[in-house]
Amino acid sequence: MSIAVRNVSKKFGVASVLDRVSFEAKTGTLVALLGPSGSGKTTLLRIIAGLENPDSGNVLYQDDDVTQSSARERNVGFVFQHYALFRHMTVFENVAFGLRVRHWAEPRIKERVFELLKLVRLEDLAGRYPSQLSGGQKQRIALIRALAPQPRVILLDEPFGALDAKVRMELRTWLRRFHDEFHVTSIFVTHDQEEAFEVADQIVVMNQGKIEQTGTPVEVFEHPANAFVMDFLGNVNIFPVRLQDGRAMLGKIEMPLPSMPMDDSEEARVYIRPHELEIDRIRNNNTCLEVKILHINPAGSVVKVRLISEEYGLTVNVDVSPERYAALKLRSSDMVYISPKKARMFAPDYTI
Ligand SMILES: Nc1ncnc2c1ncn2[C@@H]1O[C@H](COP(=O)(O)OP(=O)(O)OP(=O)(O)O)[C@@H](O)[C@H]1O
Repeated sequence: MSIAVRNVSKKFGVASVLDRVSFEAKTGTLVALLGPSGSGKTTLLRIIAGLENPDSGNVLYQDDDVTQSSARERNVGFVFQHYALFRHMTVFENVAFGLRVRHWAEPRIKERVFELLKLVRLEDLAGRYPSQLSGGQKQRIALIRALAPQPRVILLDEPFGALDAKVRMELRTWLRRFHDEFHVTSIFVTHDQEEAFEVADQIVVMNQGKIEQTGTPVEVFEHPANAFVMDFLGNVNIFPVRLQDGRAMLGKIEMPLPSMPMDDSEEARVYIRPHELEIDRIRNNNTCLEVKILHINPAGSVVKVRLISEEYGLTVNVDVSPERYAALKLRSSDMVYISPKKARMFAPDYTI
C-alpha cells in the first residue's frame, strides 16, 4: 500500500514545524526520513501514523484519505527508539499483544508468535521479561511485535538510536530482511545518513520543516539538489572561488564544473567530496593545488588524508585507496598536489 503526504503543514504555537511537505512512499518500499535534529521528522511520522493532526494538507493510504482517521483505524505498526516493550509481560506476551487485541484465536497466536521469534532467532527467550534482554534483542522483539498483526504500514522512529554501533549494523540488516520478506510499506526516521543509505530504497532529506530532496540513495548522494544536501550527506570540502567569464577560479586554478548555475559575481563556493580529489607527487595539470600533508588516518577501507594549502589558508580532506596510499608512500609534512575529478556549485539561496 502506498502512502502519500500532500502539502502537510504543522505549527506548534507560532513555530512552523512542517511547511507544505509532500512526498510519496510507493507500495512495498522502505523510505527514510533523514535530517538534522529538529527538522520535523518525528512530527511528520506522527502525522502519517495518526498520532498528530496536521493544520492543513492530507495523508493518503493508497487511495483513502486517512487524514481524519485515528491511529488505530490506520492499522500501522510502530517501533520506537526506546523499545517500549511492556515490562510486566514476557517476550511471548509482548509479541502476542497486538494479536490478542484483534481477537486472534489462541492456536493462531501461538503459531504466529513462534514463527516470528524463530525468524529473529529468539524462540528460546519466549519466557523472558524485557529486563532480561540486551538492547539489540529488545529491539528485535519490538520489530516483530510491530509486524505480528500484519499491518499495512510500519513506522519506525530512530529504532536503533540507543544501541551501540555493532548492534545497530546487525539490526539494519534485520530491518531490511523483514522488509523484503513481508513487503510492508515502511517509513523510518533517522538522522544517520549511513543508516539511511544502507537500508532505504528512497530517502527524503528534511531541513527546517521542509523537504530539500527526495530520491534513491545514489540520486541524493551523486546529484544533491543543493548545498545543504551535499553537506548533510557526507563530508565535503568547500573552496571559495571567484567567478570570471563563466569559470570558477581558486587563484589561478580553474575548478572542473560541468555547468555554471550562477552568473559571474565576485565570490562563490565550490563543493568537492573527499573521494573526488586526487593526490599526486607531481604537478600534472592546471587544476592542481600544492598542499602539505597534516595528518593521515590509514585505519579503515579508505585512507583519510588531511592537508593544508598554505597559499590559500585552506584545510582539505581527501580519501585515497590503500593501494594508492602505498604507491605514493605518503607521510606527514610531505608536499603534494591535489586535483579535483569532479566539483559542484549551487545557486546561492543555500548557505552552510
Ligand atoms: N508537542 C510539541 N509541542 C511543541 N513543539 C514541538 C512538539 N513536538 C515537536 N516540537 C518542535 O518541533 C520541532 C520539530 O521536532 P521533531 O521532533 O519533529 O524533529 P526531529 O527532526 O524528529 O528531531 P529529532 O531528530 O531531534 O527527534 C522541534 O523544534 C521541536 O521542539
